[in-house]
Amino acid sequence: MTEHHYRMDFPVGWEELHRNARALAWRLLDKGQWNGIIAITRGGLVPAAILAREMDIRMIDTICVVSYQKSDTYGTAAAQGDLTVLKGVAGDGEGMILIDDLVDTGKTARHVREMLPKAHFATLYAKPAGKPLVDTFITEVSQDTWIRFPWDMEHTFSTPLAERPKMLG
Ligand SMILES: O=P(O)(O)OC[C@H]1O[C@H](OP(=O)(O)OP(=O)(O)O)[C@H](O)[C@@H]1O
Ligand SMILES: O=c1[nH]c(=O)c2nc[nH]c2[nH]1
Ligand SMILES: [Mg+2]
Repeated sequence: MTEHHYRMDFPVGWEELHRNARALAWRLLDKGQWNGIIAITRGGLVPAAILAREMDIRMIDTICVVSYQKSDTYGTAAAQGDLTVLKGVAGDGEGMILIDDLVDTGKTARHVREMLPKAHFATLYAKPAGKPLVDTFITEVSQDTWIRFPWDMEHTFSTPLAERPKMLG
């Protein structure tokens, strides 16, 4: 188990996510022809759907993995367990876009890159530790930032910034 310490919150809304995913689609279209998309579950599924629509790709597969345990009250991962692959993909990934929502420590990226060494690994967000493992990403955030994706959030009371360090520990 690896312990993580996150000091900052980076909430991302649906519109911002959509804009970033479309920016990624532009970048990938510029890089050539693709045979399909492989989404890393679960975070890669939404970006995969947006890429597929923008890039006119119908061939979509998944690598199904379990890694983080979200164990504290605020949904921030306190620990990352061993990575378990529930379902892989045949082949070496040639001509395929391997997509995830973000790369953090790089543990997931390292694992899936070993499984599909020829795939083009793309994410919307990257933290410095994982950045070298990504072929194309859109936005970098600092290592001590926790990104909050729209599918993990709902409209609720917003705690003033000055009080948040107590919450994040
Ligand atoms: O670079 P790493 O430190 O490995 O972290 C990145 C991974 O963590 C998150 O997935 P998570 O395990 O939370 O599962 P989920 O996609 O099912 O929400 C994210 O979607 C990446 O897949
Ligand atoms: O929702 C998430 N936000 C993050 O910053 C992160 N890092 C690893 N796994 C993550 N999941
Ligand atoms: Mg994930």
